[in-house]
Amino acid sequence: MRRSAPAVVTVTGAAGSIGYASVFRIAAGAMLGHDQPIALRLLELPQSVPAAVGTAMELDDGAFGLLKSVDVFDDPRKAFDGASFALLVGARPRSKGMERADLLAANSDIFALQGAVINEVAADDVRVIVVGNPANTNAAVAAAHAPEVPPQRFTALTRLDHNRAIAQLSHRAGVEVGEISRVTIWGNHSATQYPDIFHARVGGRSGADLAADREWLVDDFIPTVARRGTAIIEARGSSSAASAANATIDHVRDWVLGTPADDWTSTALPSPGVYGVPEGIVCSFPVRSVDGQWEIVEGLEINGFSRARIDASVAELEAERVAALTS
Ligand SMILES: NC(=O)C1=CN([C@@H]2O[C@H](COP(=O)(O)OP(=O)(O)OC[C@H]3O[C@@H](n4cnc5c(N)ncnc54)[C@H](O)[C@@H]3O)[C@@H](O)[C@H]2O)C=CC1
Ligand SMILES: O=C([O-])CC(=O)C(=O)O
Repeated sequence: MRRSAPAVVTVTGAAGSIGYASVFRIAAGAMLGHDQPIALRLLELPQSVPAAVGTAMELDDGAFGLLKSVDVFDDPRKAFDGASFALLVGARPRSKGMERADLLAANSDIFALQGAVINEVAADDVRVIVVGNPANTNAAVAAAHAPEVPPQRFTALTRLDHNRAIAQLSHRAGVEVGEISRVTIWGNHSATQYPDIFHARVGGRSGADLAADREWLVDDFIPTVARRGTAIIEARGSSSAASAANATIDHVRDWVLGTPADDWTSTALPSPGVYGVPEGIVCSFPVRSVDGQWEIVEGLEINGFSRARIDASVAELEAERVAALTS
């Protein structure tokens, strides 16, 4: 995909940490390529519009050749008008005393509205990536309110988990990250996610070979990847921002420009009913991008160890979806 007209990219929560860490790299061409002009739309809550205006001023000061315009909005209808890329980063954070069900309900309202507005005013080729948590369920809610947008264009970010898994494997096996391929994140972007290395290639070794050390796999690798977000919050005092922005850019870049040959990545998208995941559940799968569309890598053998973990994460997703849609 190469267009001389600017690609309209809408980023919600643009004044927040991930938004701030994303927009400068988008403007520099890291997401859509170094020959694709960009029109950026920043959507914020009214109280954070001044901060978003400050970010827009800084973008201006970057003098990015590809950046044709930056506009700040507090009205989703204006922000998503004609958008080809909708990066849904802004979400209601969990506050003190808030139960998970309250969080699901609060976000359900936000993502129902944004899904409906995208359905109405976004470009016909709109691609949606939900980053704001609970990301999978927020994407399911948005997709449910956008009947005219093909469901597979609604995705949720599990690329950060995928990248975290590659980094951990690299440390364990002592190989470069570039020598690691075919890692999969299954399920929810939550502590139940399952980073699967049974099909991976790790330098000259197979992932199954590394997985034979079950103690390391169960007590170290899987919990380190699945709880990395919490570990970052404990260390930094706030959640992953630059790595989340980096993963968001990786996700969209691969979606548009294609996954590397002989590899795949992980993306959460509405299940078409494969790998025992009920239709419509926004679940992370192994995916390749072909001609700008995600295709789930089918036919992988799922052993009993993996099956139990995928099923547990899918059960959580089903419960979240019920809670969000009935709230
Ligand atoms: N899927 C993933 O891998 C990851 C997801 N996250 C999630 O990403 C989200 C954003 O994280 P941060 O940027 O660190 O948070 P942040 O709190 O720094 O920024 C969020 C921004 O969103 C805005 N916002 C809230 N509701 C909005 C709405 N309805 N429309 C437009 N803007 C809205 C807020 O005003 C705020 O500026 C959080 O939900 C976080 O849990 C964070 C890390 C990784
Ligand atoms: O819980 C959070 O907000 C952070 C998060 O999703 C992650 O770092 O994976």
